[in-house]
Amino acid sequence: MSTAHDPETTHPVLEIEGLSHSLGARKLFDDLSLTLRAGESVAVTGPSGSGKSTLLSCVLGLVRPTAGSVKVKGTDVVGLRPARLAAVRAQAVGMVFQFGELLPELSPLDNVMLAALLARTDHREASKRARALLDDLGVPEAATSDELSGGERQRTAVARALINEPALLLADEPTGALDTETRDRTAELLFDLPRRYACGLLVVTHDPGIAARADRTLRLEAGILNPTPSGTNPTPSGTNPAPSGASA
Ligand SMILES: Nc1ncnc2c1ncn2[C@@H]1O[C@H](COP(=O)(O)OP(=O)(O)OP(=O)(O)O)[C@@H](O)[C@H]1O
Repeated sequence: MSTAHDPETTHPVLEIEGLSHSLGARKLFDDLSLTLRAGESVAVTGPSGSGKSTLLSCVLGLVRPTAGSVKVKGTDVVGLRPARLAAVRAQAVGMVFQFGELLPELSPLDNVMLAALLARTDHREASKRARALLDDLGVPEAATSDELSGGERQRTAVARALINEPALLLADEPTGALDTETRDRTAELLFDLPRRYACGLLVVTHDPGIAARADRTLRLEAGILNPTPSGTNPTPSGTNPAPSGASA
């Protein structure tokens, strides 16, 4: 039976091939590969400083790797000119950060609409989509996003990331600033998104409980991305030996 992320039936939204990156003499990435398909979620764990956030920056085209390609919906973002890169990001990528990173003086609706307006969606359509998403994700109306709880703010950030209907959703420690109960509710929402919105989800997290909710978990350590065996929660000190250049 085919599933939402059956390789036979879904297309890759992210293809990382032969990614290497050095910081001075230190090899941060050593020939990494990763494919993520629409409808699929992947969590990346790993020790502090192993390069998880830098990996997301490579996907966003903010860091240019030493070698390799990073295709977002088929377009290699490595070395793309700034205007084209901005267009690919606006059309194909949504991003959720640890602290939501909303504009506190704007309402949740305006925060979400803004992302659509920046992607040149007309005002009426942006407003309609923002209201529908905020409704769908259970965010109450508020005059400013400052008035929202931590979980509501993070759900607003998720709505903002989804408003341009991205093929690829990136999340960097999306639950790191939340209390346990809100963390669990946010994680539930997050890992349901690939199915609900047919996007691929790549989550960077230190939290084994969050990572375990993903379809696949990978561990980035010493420049190498290793699969975490299914059914095993990643542990902060766990090791999964694999050859350099392992594909994930
Ligand atoms: N702009 C930069 N210039 C030089 N080195 C950097 C820069 N940004 C990050 N680094 C270094 O790159 C390495 C990887 O950093 P990164 O933030 O990607 O790790 P991480 O795995 O996300 O860490 P954490 O889990 O602590 O957030 C670190 O050693 C960091 O000091």
